[in-house]
Amino acid sequence: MTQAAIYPEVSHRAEIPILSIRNLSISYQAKRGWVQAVRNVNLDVRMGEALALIGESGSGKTTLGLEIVRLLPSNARVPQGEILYQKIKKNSGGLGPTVDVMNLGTQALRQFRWKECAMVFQAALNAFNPVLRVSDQFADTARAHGYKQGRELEERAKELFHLVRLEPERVWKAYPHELSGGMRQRVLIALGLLLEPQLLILDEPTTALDILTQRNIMDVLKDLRTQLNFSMIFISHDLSLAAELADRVATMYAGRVVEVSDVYTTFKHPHHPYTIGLIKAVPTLTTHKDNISSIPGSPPDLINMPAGCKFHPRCPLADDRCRHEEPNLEPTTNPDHLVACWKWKTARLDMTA
Ligand SMILES: Nc1ncnc2c1ncn2[C@@H]1O[C@H](COP(=O)(O)OP(=O)(O)OP(=O)(O)O)[C@@H](O)[C@H]1O
Repeated sequence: MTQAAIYPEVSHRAEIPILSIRNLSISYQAKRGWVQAVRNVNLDVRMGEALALIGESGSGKTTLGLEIVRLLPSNARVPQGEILYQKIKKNSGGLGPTVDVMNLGTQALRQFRWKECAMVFQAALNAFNPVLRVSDQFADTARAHGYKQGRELEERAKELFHLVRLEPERVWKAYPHELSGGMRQRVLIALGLLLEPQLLILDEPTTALDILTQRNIMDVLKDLRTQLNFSMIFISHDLSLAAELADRVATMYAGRVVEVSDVYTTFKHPHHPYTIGLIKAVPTLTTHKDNISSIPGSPPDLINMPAGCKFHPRCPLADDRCRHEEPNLEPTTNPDHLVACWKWKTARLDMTA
């Protein structure tokens, strides 16, 4: 069955979270101390939506994605949090049980990865074994998860190649080095979708690709979403790509989610000075160079963070309260627009004045 048929019994599915991250914190042990990569994150991914995670390098986006599929390196520690995943019955489309991904044992985790949730990383060449043909890589993944083999597998893979705009016959028999970077990235996206996951996490899927190839991948992703109807977490520091693909956007800064809203609000009416700064830093074909401004300073040292709001040393609106008390993520006048800033009511006005 294709994913277009998933969830038929669930009405208002757009409002049901498929993934609820609660109070999640993650640190890495480093020589100098503990790097607080993710701090007390609360975030939902709703059924069928594309959620973009944006923020500068080092803000914790990849770490969050890795923990969702429980692939953190061994020096990581997760002192607190829950990742609640809503299962959907693939045959009926009805709601199944909710599981905490953090409590899954080895066997259940193996079922969860790929079948429920798959992650596609950047640097597609490293993801392949150079001596295996694409067909063998698909067979390995299928075998490891008890998925169909032989002719059936080949048919499913070729169907996916067609969807990601690859020539099925050529790619099925190819070695990774015979494919361009953009083709390899599309093969990985197809592989990610092989076991019909409900949630696909894409970590900077177009980084390191030229602009035309990037365009191509974005078009493929948009097509796939309309055809297969899975949920997506799209990790990117490229705001224009996030704007194009996402239904909702979460801005991360120093390990925390500092703003979440629908994509229109994020780009037209952002309330966090950091989100505003990110947006003002994006050049467009029509912006005059005098209107582009970068955010002064750099992100904090995650081993030794400042007190209060972690953005305060770079924030033009910071006052004494910001320097001492860290704000929580709270609803604005729109309950779907959450911001962690003491100044959110005036931020937009002050920043654009
Ligand atoms: N294995 C690791 N050991 C120690 N520190 C790490 C490790 N992986 C990531 N970090 C640190 O954790 C913080 C968050 O990194 P992460 O890669 O999650 O951020 P990001 O927002 O995805 O950045 P990027 O866009 O550069 O990938 C950074 O300070 C990073 O240096």
